[in-house]
Amino acid sequence: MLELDGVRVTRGTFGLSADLSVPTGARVAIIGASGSGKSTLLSLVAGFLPPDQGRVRVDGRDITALPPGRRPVSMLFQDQNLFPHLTVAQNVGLGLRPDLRLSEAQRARIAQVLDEVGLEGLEARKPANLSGGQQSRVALARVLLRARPVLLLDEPFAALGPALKAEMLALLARIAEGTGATVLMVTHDPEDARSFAPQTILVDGGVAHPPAPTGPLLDNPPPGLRAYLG
Ligand SMILES: Nc1ncnc2c1ncn2[C@@H]1O[C@H](COP(=O)(O)OP(=O)(O)OP(=O)(O)O)[C@@H](O)[C@H]1O
Repeated sequence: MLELDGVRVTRGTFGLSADLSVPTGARVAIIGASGSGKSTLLSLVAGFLPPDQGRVRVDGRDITALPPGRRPVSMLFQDQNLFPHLTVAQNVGLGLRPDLRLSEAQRARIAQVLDEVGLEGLEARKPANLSGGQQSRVALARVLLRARPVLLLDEPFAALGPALKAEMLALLARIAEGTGATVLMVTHDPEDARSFAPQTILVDGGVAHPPAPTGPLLDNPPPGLRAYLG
């Protein structure tokens, strides 16, 4: 269970509060207007932003004071955080050891994970020589390898076309199922939320609301969300 217990954070004149919990293994979309605080919510969980008050817990463990690198959390951004000077295998290997001093067993595991995401034979390529979809697969391979309990995604596939995006969401769902990870995904596309996430957190009016069933929320949105969805 991921818990945000009486959390409150301010950024300049903006304030966000969150009092909610997400069951282990759930897939949850985060939806809300631009500037409503979706990325802020992820930053609170990832540890990039300390709350002014409240606690963040994962499976009962208080992680509020832990720095990002020591949290049981992986985060995937839209730019996929790939390093251009490193190969595909090295970019994935960073998920295991930031200094890339990898054992034979770790190298074998990387090859296996690259296979699982459909990147076999591309281990030595640099990101610039990959398609957008292949770059997304590299980022997902790293996440798969790290197998952290909580996975945060900030509009991860926004730059991809609809077919490719659907494929990546299916791959992500498969990875999440395999690792048992709890997934929180910010998206601007209600269809992504419908297809990927049974539950959705609405961020509106300075509040991150508890997860609610995605279909009914989008079918009958409250006024703020209705205006945003158009
Ligand atoms: N470093 C900062 N300093 C001050 N205010 C900030 C900072 N970063 C973000 N904000 C403000 O916090 C609010 C929430 O921003 P946030 O990025 O979480 O929104 P968002 O819902 O993710 O938006 P978008 O959909 O446009 O990415 C915004 O009003 C923004 O102006």
